[in-house]
Amino acid sequence: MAAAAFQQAIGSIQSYGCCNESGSQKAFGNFSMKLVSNGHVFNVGFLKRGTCSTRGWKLGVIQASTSHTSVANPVSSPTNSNSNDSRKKSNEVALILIRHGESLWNEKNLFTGCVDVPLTKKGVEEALEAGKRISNIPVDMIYTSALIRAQMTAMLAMTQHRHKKVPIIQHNESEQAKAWSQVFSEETKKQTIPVIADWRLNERMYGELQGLNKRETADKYGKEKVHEWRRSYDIPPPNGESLEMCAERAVAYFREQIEPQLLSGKNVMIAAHGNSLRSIIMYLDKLTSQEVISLELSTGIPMLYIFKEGKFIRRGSPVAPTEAGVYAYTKSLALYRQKLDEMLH
Ligand SMILES: O=C(O)[C@@H](CO)OP(=O)(O)O
Repeated sequence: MAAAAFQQAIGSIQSYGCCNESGSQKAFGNFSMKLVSNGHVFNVGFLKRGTCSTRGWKLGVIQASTSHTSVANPVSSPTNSNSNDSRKKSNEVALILIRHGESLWNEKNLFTGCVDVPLTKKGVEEALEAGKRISNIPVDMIYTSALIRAQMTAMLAMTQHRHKKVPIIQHNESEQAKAWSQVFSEETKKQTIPVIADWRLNERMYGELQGLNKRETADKYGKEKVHEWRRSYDIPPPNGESLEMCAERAVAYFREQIEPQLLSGKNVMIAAHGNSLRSIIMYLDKLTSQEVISLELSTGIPMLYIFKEGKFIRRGSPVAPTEAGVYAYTKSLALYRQKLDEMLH
């Protein structure tokens, strides 16, 4: 593909993020991403000013039928009576995916899996930075895993959102928990964002590797064996989940619980984990089990998809609010941002 056409096609997209602790993806400047073209996966690097190198590109799409509400009206959430009007104006919704910020065990280079470890100070900063990047993107519903590092990331990111709605964790684990966490003002409810935490978005269960040091494990069992445990599609680590097993529950959850929300017009953010998100991206971008092997996600980098006319269109990682970026791509997002400006000034 000619450089100019490529630039035009991708503009400011910066995804799937930069090099993470595995070191298996090369980072160029601030961002790098994997692109898939004709069954091939390419590393694409982005220097700070957007210079790039690549050989091919494909937007990920899936088939579905849909009706949507607008991303353009910042005061119109799907719970708001204006949602039918806005549905007429625009039929796109936003889907944001964020891998949690750095955890204390990412920092120590330990296999973490389903062990519930909080963020480091750097992880907190990454979550706040992610929040700045998505501060002009509408969010009506938030899904997180059951693990604190994903929940901290979602909550910290939302402190930066310009709409200033309050994210509230839904406690549906028992009738009593549900009753005791009710909100009795419709007006207040409109200013909240439901947060649904579910174990099916958890990191893949790493079995007997949980708590072990990644480098020491590679020294003991050999680099190749450990790479196979970490990145093969269908080979599980001892007594743990393979990516395929993780995908079975994470993608099923996405399809059963999250897709219907997108179809009904809600803008959704998902804060989850390296492997649960890799499996969801595999589904959204229709990656093969071979292609997903080399997909790496960085901590704290948000990725934006637009769901429009039954298709998921990957837009990349939104840039900071002061810079030109993803807004150039969709009129509805630009309009949403403009309305936020008007509302807040
Ligand atoms: O330890 C883990 O739980 C995961 C993510 O940090 O590691 P990996 O990179 O091997 O998937």
